[in-house]
Amino acid sequence: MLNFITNEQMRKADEYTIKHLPIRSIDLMEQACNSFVKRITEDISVNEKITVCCGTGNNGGDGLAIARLLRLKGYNNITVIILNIFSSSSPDFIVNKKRLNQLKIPLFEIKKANELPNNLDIVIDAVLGSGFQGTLKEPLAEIIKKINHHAKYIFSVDCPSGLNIDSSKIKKYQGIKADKTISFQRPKLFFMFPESIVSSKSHEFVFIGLNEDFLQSLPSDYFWIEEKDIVGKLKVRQPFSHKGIYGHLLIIGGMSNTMGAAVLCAKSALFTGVGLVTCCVPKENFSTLNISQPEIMTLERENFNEISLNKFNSVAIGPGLGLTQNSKEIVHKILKEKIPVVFDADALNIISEENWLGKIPANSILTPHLKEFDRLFGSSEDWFARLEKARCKAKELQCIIVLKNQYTFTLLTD
Ligand SMILES: NC(=O)C1=CN([C@@H]2O[C@H](COP(=O)(O)OP(=O)(O)OC[C@H]3O[C@@H](n4cnc5c(N)ncnc54)[C@H](OP(=O)(O)O)[C@@H]3O)[C@@H](O)[C@H]2O)[C@@H](O)CC1
Ligand SMILES: [K+]
Repeated sequence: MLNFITNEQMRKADEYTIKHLPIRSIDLMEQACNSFVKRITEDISVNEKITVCCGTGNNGGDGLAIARLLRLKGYNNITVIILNIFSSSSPDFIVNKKRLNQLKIPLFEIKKANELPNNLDIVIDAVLGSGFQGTLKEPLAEIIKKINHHAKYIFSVDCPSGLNIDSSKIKKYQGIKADKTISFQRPKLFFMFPESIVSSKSHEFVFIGLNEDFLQSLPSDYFWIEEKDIVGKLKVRQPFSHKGIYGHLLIIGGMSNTMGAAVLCAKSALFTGVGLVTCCVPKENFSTLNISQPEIMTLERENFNEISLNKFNSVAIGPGLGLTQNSKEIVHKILKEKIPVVFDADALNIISEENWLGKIPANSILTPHLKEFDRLFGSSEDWFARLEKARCKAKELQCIIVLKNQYTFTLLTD
């Protein structure tokens, strides 16, 4: 698990690594740029026309080093454009400018948008990185607008220029609209939110050699879960074992017109390792389950009151359940049992409609999508606010909240 960190924390990690590895700042920049170049050379061939647009801070220094490293790898069609509009240049930018001058790469310095060429193909955006603060003013706003207009594909270095990555309040975004952002050492939390799509269509991150022990010691409320974090937690089937020792799940869901939701839920449970799955559905839908997944056992929803929940290891309620009076009575009965349950879909909608949030037993799992979440907890100004709300509500209700989206947020109770 990697902790998401802020720009400020990243700066500390940068300082710590320089001091304790030890490594010179210019060498760390070189390492970062090598990682960036290694990644983008998988996507672009040596003949492509590449324009590297640079500011004069460290992000701009990265751009100059990237241009040089690409050139050394045989990329011959590179042009560097330096935006000569900032009040100062960082020391590492100055060093990299000298290093670049030793290679025969066309380099232009511009001050206005009309000096920018129109025929931009692939652009490497190294104008502004994590040091950007405030808002974009002229002539920078106009230059960036022109880059967005003329580029065929934009790779942003570390973050799209002009994006305040730690503040998702981008009502009128004016910065670079990247096709892909490759950030350093960590994914950026902001890219987990749908709002980020205006600034970057896709994102990746590369390791640049910052001290991981220090980084992981930095406080964070959110963590990026990787495949390797999950794999070890899955229960492996042991030789001579049988379905009876891998848990029995009861799913309450499905109606004639929404049986697919119950089927998909049951299939997912079996796929992820549950030994026995019983679905409680209207009797007329038994054959749907039997045909689509014969392992699934069935119980009649009409006889729900006679079912003893004790014989199941876990209970999930909601997929395709519907909002009928009968569905409401079943949700109410489940809530009264005071056992932790997985609440999904219509079970959540019923809980919102009936104002039963306070009745949810501790340690339950709530799995809302965006709209179900907002129905439960009210609307939010943006995704960052929604995520913070989810984090607080998980603590308050002592329930795990799984907020589903392109990236799913799992909020724990502590
Ligand atoms: N993480 C790491 O360990 C490593 C990080 N590295 C890299 O360093 C980057 C951070 O570099 P950084 O701190 O020099 O800042 P950076 O993004 O270049 O911006 C500074 C420039 O922004 C300008 N500027 C600011 N606000 C503005 C505004 N509103 N409107 C206009 N201009 C504005 C400001 O202008 P000035 O105020 O001087 O006029 C200055 O010129 C980081 O993103 C990554 O790429 C790697 O090199 C190595 C390892
Ligand atoms: K950038």
